[in-house]
Amino acid sequence: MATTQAVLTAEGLRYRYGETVALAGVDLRVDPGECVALLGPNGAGKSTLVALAVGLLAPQQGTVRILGGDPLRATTRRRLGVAQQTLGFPNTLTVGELVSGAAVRGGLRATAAVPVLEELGLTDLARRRVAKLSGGQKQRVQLAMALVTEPALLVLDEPTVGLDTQARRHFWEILARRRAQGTAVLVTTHLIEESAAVADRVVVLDHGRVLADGSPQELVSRLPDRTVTVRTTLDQDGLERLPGVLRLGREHGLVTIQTRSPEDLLRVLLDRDPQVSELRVRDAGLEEAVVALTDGGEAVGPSPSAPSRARGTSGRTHEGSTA
Ligand SMILES: Nc1ncnc2c1ncn2[C@@H]1O[C@H](COP(=O)(O)OP(=O)(O)OP(=O)(O)O)[C@@H](O)[C@H]1O
Repeated sequence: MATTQAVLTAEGLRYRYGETVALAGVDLRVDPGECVALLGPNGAGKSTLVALAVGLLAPQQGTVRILGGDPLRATTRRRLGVAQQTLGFPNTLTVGELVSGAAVRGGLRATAAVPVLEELGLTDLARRRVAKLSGGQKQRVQLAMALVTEPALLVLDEPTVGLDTQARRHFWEILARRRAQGTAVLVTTHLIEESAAVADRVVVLDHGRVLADGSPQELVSRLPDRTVTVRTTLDQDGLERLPGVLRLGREHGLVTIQTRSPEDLLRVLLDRDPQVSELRVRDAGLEEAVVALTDGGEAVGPSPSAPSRARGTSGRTHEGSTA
């Protein structure tokens, strides 16, 4: 039954391109109605994992299954809806032709396109050739093509890039409706905070390994870091000498400091720079948690195979409490 069976399972997936190891033993499970965000830096292995899941590549080791079926088989791929930026459109076709064509390829009538075009606000554009669409409109056509067959799993690659705020919100609303009906979603994105808002689970990949697999809240709460934002006259050297600095950054003319012990750091900072202003301390967000992980950080979440490495900046390890 689709309601009890995992929609996607990957076990011990390994893949290399010649000498380059893209996946070094990945396990993943996505259940019906779940939205899983696949995060990680460039070259982490996200696209390779997705290509294996949708049957564009064959595993060299390990298995991947969609509802128990092999994605290399066309019958299994019918259960998938895929929207990838790299998929091109035949520019001579109209929006309506593309979406109804996707319906027919999925074994449905062409008219199945009608409600999906309506849902995505594409009805008025149905007769327009794709070549004449904006980037955001093309994104919506991709999504319509992926949704029209009512797939068990939607695989979306950077789906909201190029969408304005309203279209973005609308997009997540549409997905929420589909998820409530049991559609699972696997989404790759670099928009970490956006994924924190919509995903049930976040899977962080780096160097072909799963470094973390858990809810956004879990990942953030296991990172005891705080972010101190401040305007200060201290130079880089002075900042680095503050106690408990894990990471330094700059945004909008302010300095951001990652630390596990903001009180200790602030005592010294206020002493060394009486002109400190615009001071703010906040919990780390998902973005910081992911950066900490993929920056040589520690394993977070229920991933037994995840390596536990010393965290640090510039190869330094840091003291600090393990709050
Ligand atoms: N066709 C290919 N030939 C050789 N190496 C490849 C090929 N495709 C990917 N790789 C390598 O495999 C590794 C994983 O790449 P992959 O595209 O899966 O990462 P990614 O997480 O999707 O990255 P990005 O965020 O940049 O899209 C990288 O080191 C990449 O250079």
